[in-house]
Amino acid sequence: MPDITLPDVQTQAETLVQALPHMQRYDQEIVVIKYGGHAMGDPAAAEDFAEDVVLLEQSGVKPIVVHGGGPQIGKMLEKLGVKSEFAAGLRITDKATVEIVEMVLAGSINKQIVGTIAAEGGKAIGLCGKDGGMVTARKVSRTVVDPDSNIEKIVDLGFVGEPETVNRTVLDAVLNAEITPVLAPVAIGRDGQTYNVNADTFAGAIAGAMNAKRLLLLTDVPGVLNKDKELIPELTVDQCRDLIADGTITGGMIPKVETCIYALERGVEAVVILDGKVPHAVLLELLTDHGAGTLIRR
Ligand SMILES: Nc1ncnc2c1ncn2[C@@H]1O[C@H](COP(=O)(O)OP(=O)(O)O)[C@@H](O)[C@H]1O
Ligand SMILES: CC(=O)N[C@@H](CCC(=O)OP(=O)(O)O)C(=O)O
Repeated sequence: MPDITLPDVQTQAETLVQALPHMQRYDQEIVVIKYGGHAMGDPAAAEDFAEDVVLLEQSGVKPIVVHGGGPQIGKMLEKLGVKSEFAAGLRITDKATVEIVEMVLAGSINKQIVGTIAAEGGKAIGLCGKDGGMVTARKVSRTVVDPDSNIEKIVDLGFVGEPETVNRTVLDAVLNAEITPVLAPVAIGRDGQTYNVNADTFAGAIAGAMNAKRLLLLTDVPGVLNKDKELIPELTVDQCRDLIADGTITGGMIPKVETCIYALERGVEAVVILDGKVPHAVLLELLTDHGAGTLIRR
């Protein structure tokens, strides 16, 4: 006899029933999940994430995974003795670096995620922005304030790009075949050059172009925190702008929140920034009443 008591079984049944309205809300809807390098953690966390993706697939939701891998790129660059610096949250990317970025993102991490989803019984396909002309990028530069002189200067970031065009053809075909796209944030420029794109920015462009119902940004903090380091459960776009202006939102959270604003302005209904280290963070957010993180709406 299995060691299950009746109350246990009833609790499980109630949990499943609670998920029903959420499943109906997201039925056949596209949800873009940005899986950040810091959120990837250990193999057990990766399995939890893959289980969530497979459960969404089975529930009729259409997930699109966009992954990062900043810490993993950093480790590989160090191993190979290539120095790396950031400006305005973006990695300054020279010729040698862009080759390593592509190898780590589109080669190693992308296929690992696809493999873990397959191991959990799901169907995923690993692609990057270059495949089927999905995402083209244009070169970006950033203005930063020099801490010594306090003077603004333009930094040439090398082969760092931002999405210029997103073509839905390949993604629509893959989703229609009930396969989950897993996307590495590498794209091609009109000049034929490979560009390194920040994974948050890439995910925002995909969510906007695909009219996603939700964009989830999984990171390593519970969400947007106030000055007392407490979680802010809900924000509007205007409130986000105020928090950037008054210095509450800084560092890597700035491109993240800017991505949220970009996606909302392109029709995404709501964006959530949440802690990807929490086991089954995606399922808890989408299919239970326990929404976690910071929900941002227009
Ligand atoms: N107001 C804020 N709320 C939460 N995190 C913030 C805030 N301001 C700055 N941060 C920083 O932003 C980081 C998340 O951005 P980042 O490190 O780029 O994440 P990821 O690697 O997941 O993309 C947090 O770990 C935190 O240090
Ligand atoms: C231009 C730029 O900075 N690209 C990022 C791409 C990976 C990324 O964004 O990964 P996370 O989401 O884990 O931070 C980088 O080279 O680290």
